[in-house]
Formats: sequence, structure tokens, C-alpha cells
Amino acid sequence: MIKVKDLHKQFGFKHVLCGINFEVRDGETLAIIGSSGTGKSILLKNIVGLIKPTSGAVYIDGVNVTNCSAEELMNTHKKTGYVFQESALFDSMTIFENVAFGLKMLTKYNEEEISQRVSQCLKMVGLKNVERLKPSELSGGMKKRAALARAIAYQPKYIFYDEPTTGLDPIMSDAISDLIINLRENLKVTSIVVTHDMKSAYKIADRIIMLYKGEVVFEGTPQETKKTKNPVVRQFVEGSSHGPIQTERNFEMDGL
Ligand SMILES: Nc1ncnc2c1ncn2[C@@H]1O[C@H](COP(=O)(O)OP(=O)(O)OP(=O)(O)O)[C@@H](O)[C@H]1O
Repeated sequence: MIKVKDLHKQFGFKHVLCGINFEVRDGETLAIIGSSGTGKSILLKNIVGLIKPTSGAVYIDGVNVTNCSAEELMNTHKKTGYVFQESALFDSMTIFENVAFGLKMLTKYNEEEISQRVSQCLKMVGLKNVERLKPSELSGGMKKRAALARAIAYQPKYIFYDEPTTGLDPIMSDAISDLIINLRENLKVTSIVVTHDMKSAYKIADRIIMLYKGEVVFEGTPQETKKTKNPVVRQFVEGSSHGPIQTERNFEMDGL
């Protein structure tokens, strides 16, 4: 289980996260939505321990990852997979080497076991004959799937996705959503998915939370999200430039 408790993150005078609280139960997929710059990626990076919060705590299986020993943090990292916004594959490595990377670092598998596991994971995400290719030879959707294969290779209990469908065509986006659902059902993983893509959020999430001005302003099931009258959520899910959420376009229009 993941528990985020009164999490604050400040860069100088800028308060990005202002007291975030939520829980993700085992086996659940939580989607975090919110407009650009509201701190979704910063929140995810705090949860996986890539950056330290200003205050507050993140518990993963009872371990406070913001304040634990290096050994406890390493043990927690072995349980978590991270799919970065831009896939973040290592450009100089082949797809095989990319997927094998975590297995070499975090497991005691021998060469043959690594090879079998890499093939199994690439098959799971629907990629064929790509082992010897470099990331630059793959399309955006294939890169996302390769990044997913890398994240699931060492069988993590938790997977964190940062905008897994951004930049993909609608069909590929839907295929990635299906893949996230399959991973939850087949591997029983617990996931947090940061996304702008409401079609995907409605499809994959058990619960949705919305960040606004550094706070959680809404929490509910996809059905509740569709029905809510919360004006911030309504504006976001309807993709309207009119409403409480200020956008660059609002500012430009105000000046006319
Ligand atoms: N290292 C940093 N120093 C100062 N400010 C930062 C730093 N990293 C992020 N920020 C600021 O934190 C805010 C939240 O950024 P974040 O990347 O989490 O937004 P986001 O909600 O994920 O946006 P998007 O949906 O566009 O990816 C932004 O205003 C950003 O400028």
C-alpha cells in the first residue's frame, strides 16, 4: 500500500505541492489528473524518491521513502517500476540491453534467465524482433511499450507511469491503456498513473484524484468524476479554456 501524508514541495518561494494526502490500496490503479504545471510529475518523483519533499512523508509498504536508510530505499526500488514521460530509454543501448538493465542491477538472474525474461516482457507488451534495435529506430508507441517492458522486467509490485499515452495516436493510446489494465490483472500490480488523457483515465483507473494549485481538489471513481459538479474538475475533463483554471490563453484574452 502507498500512503502520501501531508506532502509539501517548495522550490525557493514557489510552493508546488501544498499538503498532499492520499492512499493507494494494493491492486488498485490511481490516476492523477491536473493541468500542466500543477505538480503531477513532481508528486510522482517524490513518491519514487527521485526528489526529496520539503516536508511530509510517503510510505510504501510501511517504509517512509522520504526518510529511510539507503538499504531500505534500495529494497523499495526493487519493488517499483517507473515509466518516464519521454520513455527515457538509454539511447546508446539496444532494446534488449534497456529491458535487461534493471534485471542486471536488481536481481541475481544469470545470462540465460535474463535473456528469457527480456523476451517474455517484450512479448507481454506486444513487441517482436526489436531486441537488437536502438531506441531511435522505434516509433513513439514502440518506445513507450519498450519502457513498459523495462519497468515490469523485475516483477515490481508497484508501477508508476508519467503520462504513458502522451504523444501517441488514439489507437496506440488505447492499446497502452489496455496494456496497463492487463498488467494490473495479470501481474496484480498497484499503479499510479499521471495523465492528461481523460479517455485513458476513465478506462484504467479505479480512482481519480485531481491536483489544482498544489492541492488535491477532488477524489472519486471514474463515474463520480464524470458526474461531479466541481467546477475545476468540470473545466478540466471538458477541456474548456473558460472556468476557474487560468491558462495562458485566458491571460492573453484578458489583455485584448
Ligand atoms: N527543479 C525545479 N525548480 C523549480 N521549479 C520546478 C522544478 N521542477 C519543477 N518545477 C516547477 O514545478 C511545477 C510543477 O511541475 P511538474 O513538472 O510537476 O508539472 P506537471 O503537472 O507534471 O505538468 P505537465 O502536465 O505539463 O507535465 C512547475 O511550475 C515547474 O516549473
